[in-house]
Order: sequence, then structure tokens, then C-alpha cells
Amino acid sequence: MKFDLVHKDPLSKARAGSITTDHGVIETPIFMPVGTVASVKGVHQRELKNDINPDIILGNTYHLYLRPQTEILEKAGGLHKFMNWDRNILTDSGGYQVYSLSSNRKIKEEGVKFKSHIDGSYHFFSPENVMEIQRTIGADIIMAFDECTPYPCDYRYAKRSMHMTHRWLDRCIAHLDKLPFKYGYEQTFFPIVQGSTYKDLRQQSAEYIANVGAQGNAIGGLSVGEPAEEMYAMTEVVTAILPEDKPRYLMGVGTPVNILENIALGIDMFDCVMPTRNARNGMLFTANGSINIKNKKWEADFSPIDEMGITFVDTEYSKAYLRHLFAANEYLGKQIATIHNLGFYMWLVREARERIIAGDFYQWKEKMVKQMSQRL
Ligand SMILES: CNc1nc2c(CCc3ccc(C(F)(F)F)cc3)c3[nH]c(N)nc(=O)c3cc2[nH]1
Repeated sequence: MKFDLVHKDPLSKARAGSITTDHGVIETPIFMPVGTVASVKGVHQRELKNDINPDIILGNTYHLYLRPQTEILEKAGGLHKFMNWDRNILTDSGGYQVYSLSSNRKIKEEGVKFKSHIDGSYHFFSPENVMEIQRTIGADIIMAFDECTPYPCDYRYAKRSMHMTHRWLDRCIAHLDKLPFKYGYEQTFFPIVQGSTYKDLRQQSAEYIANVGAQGNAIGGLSVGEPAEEMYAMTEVVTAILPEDKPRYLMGVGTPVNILENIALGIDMFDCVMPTRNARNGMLFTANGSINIKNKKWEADFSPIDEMGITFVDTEYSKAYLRHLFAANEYLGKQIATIHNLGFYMWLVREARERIIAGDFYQWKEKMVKQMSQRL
């Protein structure tokens, strides 16, 4: 993997860059649509390419391991082939999903024992077997097996959890070195900074991760319920220590405002379920604020969904029609809203990149943060 920084903003830590992998170039700042079980819910790969056009999407080790299971993915020649997606894929290591999805799980030094949310069967993730699973899935960027420290937690727990994540990181690296690439293209490993919302622990963890010298670095343990100010404060502490010439991925972030604020703090990569999950609930994000399309006020509003939208749904369908589809619980409604929201998130980070290159990102960000916070 190669990362070229093409521009830095004069009034903030925002950067514009390009990540090059064997599956193409990723222009940063980038938003990565969540494709949990080898699909961005309700969107065809062709629509994804033509209308939303992400350089990279996310896949999930926890889900893919349970279904369709790694044996099938291996026979398919990896996830790219299996889902007919020839651009970049990043997989999370499953640690977070076990913590957030599995009913009962037991975290020990060796690894995590968990119960499948699908059929109740018991499984075990360790740094070692998760590296093997991610090699088999074949994503271009793979994540360390970490413990996403729950929030809130006391200092002692956060410290112990951080040190275990560091020991697991060492085990990931030691094991990965013995596992050759399976499908003829490179896979890049990102370690993950923890430390909860304690400044000194975040500094320690950022130093430990920076020392690994990886091609990219992630910040975990945030967007887990902490106030936005805490998220920004921890991001600031960590980006001051992580190497400037490597991409930074802030996991699970966030709202449009969170994304702009963290771009200003030096973050390059984002993922979040909000655009897709909120869409299925009728919550649309726009440059002028958010719309709850189920609201009666849109019943006879025949204006386009979003005059400034970048996808075909924004101009080809009206607010009244989309509201009707939700009222009738028509599947098409969820699909239209999902394409709109993903389109908006892609527009937001692309516009941020253009502004960083043009040199007026900071002023634009200040204006957008106010404008997007309105409720329409
Ligand atoms: C929502 N907040 C949040 N999400 C977080 C995530 C998940 C990110 C993710 C990746 C891939 C998918 C996929 F389903 F699309 F594949 C879905 C979600 C974290 N992941 C790890 N490893 N460590 C963390 O410390 C961490 C903290 C996180 N805060």
C-alpha cells in the first residue's frame, strides 16, 4: 500500500491524500459504506459503483465467518470474487462485533469465546485465528484483533484493556508474518489505538501503535456513547502522535458533523452504519439538515428529494412519493433512502477533499456544521 499526501489545510490538521492498493486508488478523506454481510443493504453492486461510487467498502469478519463461512469464501477465491466487487474492501477484525452483537461472550487473555447470534453455536476468536480468517476473506485492508474498551469504564479497566489489546496486537503481527497472501494481491494490516477517554492512556496506546510502523493506523474505542467533545479531544491527542505520512482511520464515526470535525483533526478514513441504518428508518441527511420523510409535512411536497443531491434518486423521485413508500412499507422506499444517504456521505467527504485542496476547508467546515444541524 502507498499513501500520498497531496495537500494540508493551512487553518486545521485536515489533509487530502491518495491510498493506492492492488484494487485501485482510495482518495481521502473517504467514507466507507458498511457492507456487513457482503452487501450494502438494499443496494446492487452496479448501483453502488454508478451512483455512489465508493473506492472502498467494509466487510465484517464476525458475520462472514458465521455466514457464508470461510470455507465458501475460500472456494469463491475470496470476498471480492464472491460479491463481484473489484474495488477495495476493508474488514474489521470481529472484536467489536462480538462485543456488540453476541449475546454472551467471555473475554480472556487467550481470546474471546462467543455464542453465534444466528444459531446459538459457540465459537472462539483469537488474534491468531482472526488473522487466518481475514487472510481467507481477502480484504485489502485488515484490522488488528482488539478489545473495544466499553464506555464508560474506570481507569483501571481501561488500562488493563489497553495492555491486553497491545499484547493481542503483538500476537496478530507474529502470526500474520507466517501467513502468505492467498489470492495474489497484497493485504495491509492496521493496528488500533485504544485507551478509552483517558488522555495518558491514549498517548501510551498511540505511541505503542506508532512504534509498529504499519502502513496505516486506526483509532478505536470511540463513538461508543462518549460525548462528541470527548471523541474530539481523544482524536486530537492521538493524531498528534500517529505518523503524519500514514492514513488514519477513526472507527465507527459518525454523523456528518462528527466527520467534518474529525477531518479537521487529521482523520482520513471513516465508517458508520448511520447513513444506511437511518435510511431504513426514513431519516435523510442533507446539506441543510436532516429530514424525517415519514413526517406528514412531506405528504403533498412534490419537490425532488434533494435538489442538491448527487444520485439519481434525488431528482427522479419526490418527497411525497418517498413518504408514501415508507407509509406503505414498500421495500423500494428503504432502497431509495439508502442510496440518497450514502450519496450524501460520499458528497460530504469529496467536497471536503476539494475544499482542502482549494485551501478554504476550515471556513467551509464552519458553515456546513451550522447548516447541517438544522431539522427540516
Ligand atoms: C459505531 N461505533 C464504533 N464502531 C466501532 C468499531 C467497528 C467499526 C466497523 C467496522 C466494520 C463494519 C462492517 F460490518 F461493515 F464490516 C462495521 C463496523 C470498532 N472496531 C474495532 N475493531 N475496534 C474498535 O475499537 C471499534 C470501535 C467502534 N466504535
